[in-house]
Amino acid sequence: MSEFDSKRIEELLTLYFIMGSTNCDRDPVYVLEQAIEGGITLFQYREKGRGALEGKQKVKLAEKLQKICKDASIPFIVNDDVDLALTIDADGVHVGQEDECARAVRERIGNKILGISTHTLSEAHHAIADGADYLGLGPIYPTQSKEDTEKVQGTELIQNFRELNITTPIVGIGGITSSNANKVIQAGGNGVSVISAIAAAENVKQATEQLKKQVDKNVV
Ligand SMILES: Cc1ncsc1CCOP(=O)(O)O
Ligand SMILES: C=C1C=NC(C)=NC1=N
Ligand SMILES: [Mg+2]
Repeated sequence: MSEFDSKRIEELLTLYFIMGSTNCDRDPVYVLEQAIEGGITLFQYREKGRGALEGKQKVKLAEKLQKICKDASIPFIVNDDVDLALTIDADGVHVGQEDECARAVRERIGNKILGISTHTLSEAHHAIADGADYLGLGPIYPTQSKEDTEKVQGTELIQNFRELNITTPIVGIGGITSSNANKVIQAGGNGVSVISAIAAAENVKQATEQLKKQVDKNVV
């Protein structure tokens, strides 16, 4: 488990912003600063897809974004790239089913935060056994931000997990906006993670504030 207890992880998942250089047509530094002002509670650097940065450029941007998060006391999570997370001493990693095996990742990262994407009950049980601090469930709604998504699942899977007494912190992801965010919380999610609803917003700070309002009003 991580240095954070599950109560704290639940709080951190409230409004979980995910971004890489390919997700915004503006300077990612500016977008992250505005998102933090708007009230995000957790950040994930996800450098993926066509045109994604690699090597030194990827490390440089990661360190820039990490510093902004550090100055704002927002934990900094790295997607997929465990080596990068360890190199820059990130606060945690998020891995999917096709990434490095979660049990091995937990070994490597010690008590950093470990998030795992899961799509079925058996994946969830394995993730929990492997030491996941939270589960990423999705895509909840249709999304353009990830090519190879699994089937769109709605909020049913979150509901099912809760009905089966899975108490691990859960964050929903995929096509989430301020108009559907509260359904994710009502279904039993501890928070929502978003890319385009924030990164592609006209007014990043305002969009973030609106999302936060939708999530906070339902936190039970
Ligand atoms: C990374 C990821 N995993 C499932 S959907 C998705 C993309 C979410 O992006 P958006 O919030 O723009 O739909
Ligand atoms: C695929 C993902 C699912 N969930 C989260 C929180 N992050 C991801 N990168
Ligand atoms: Mg992955």
